[in-house]
Amino acid sequence: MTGSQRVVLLACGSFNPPTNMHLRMFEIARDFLHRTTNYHVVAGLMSPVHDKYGKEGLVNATDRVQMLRLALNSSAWVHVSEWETHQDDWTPTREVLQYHQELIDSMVNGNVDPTVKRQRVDGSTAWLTHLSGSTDAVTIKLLCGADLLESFARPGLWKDEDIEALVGKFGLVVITREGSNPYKFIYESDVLTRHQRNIHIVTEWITNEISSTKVRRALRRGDSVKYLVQDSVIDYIYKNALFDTHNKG
Ligand SMILES: Nc1ncnc2c1ncn2[C@@H]1O[C@H](COP(=O)(O)OP(=O)(O)OP(=O)(O)O)[C@@H](O)[C@H]1O
Ligand SMILES: NC(=O)c1ccc[n+]([C@@H]2O[C@H](COP(=O)(O)O)[C@@H](O)[C@H]2O)c1
Repeated sequence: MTGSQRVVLLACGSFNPPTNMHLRMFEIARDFLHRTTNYHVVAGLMSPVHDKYGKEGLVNATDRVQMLRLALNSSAWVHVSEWETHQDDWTPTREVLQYHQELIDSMVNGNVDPTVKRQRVDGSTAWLTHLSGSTDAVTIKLLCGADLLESFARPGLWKDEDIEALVGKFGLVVITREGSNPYKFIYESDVLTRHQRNIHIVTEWITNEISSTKVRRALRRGDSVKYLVQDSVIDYIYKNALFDTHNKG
């Protein structure tokens, strides 16, 4: 596409389990960016967090990756990136974006020599094929819900320099969420206001409060989660007795 800037959207999260809202975020973000900017979204990536993130009730990364793979069977353009889960420890989000940008730079943007190219490709980077067919540069942006943006204000959770890099160097695409006010949040932050041009707020008009927490709660109680989570993911959860479903189903 002439005159457009190619973009990959990357969402970080627990995906414990992946819900339909996690998948929908990509669809509404892409529609919004195509309608209001000259960005051309070429691929989406979901990067599940490392086991050592240690959030309560986090099932192991192998299961979370497997659930994401099943959930993403219905998407032609969003993929799982397992890189984060294969590291020795939890990786700050800025470094996750940095790694993927460098991978794209070496594979697509032609910035690195071919030996590095060969070493870095494996089966889990099949999403790079979406980036071929054009020499236009590709940049990564962080896709997140407004609660993640607002967590920037939680003391000790994010380094100032990481926030600066996320909004200054990469850019954010933020989906509104019930109970959040991203416009006000940006207004109250000097750094976010300075980089406001790089923060795209996508209003989810079809409001819903699907969250993994509520899905886990329903599963624990033996309540149905059909239509909140992909059927193949529900089957996987019951088959592997995840989220205390061992005596249900
Ligand atoms: N209903 C939603 N609306 C907008 N964004 C969402 C929604 N659910 C999840 N997200 C976003 O998806 C990303 C991954 O989030 P995460 O895996 O922590 O999901 P979650 O459902 O909020 O999880 P949990 O309930 O376990 O905290 C985050 O950026 C989060 O803001
Ligand atoms: N400092 C950081 O880079 C930082 C802090 C908190 C959460 N995160 C990321 O945000 C995502 C969502 O975390 P929560 O599920 O805790 O909301 C995870 O991928 C996590 O790695 C990053």
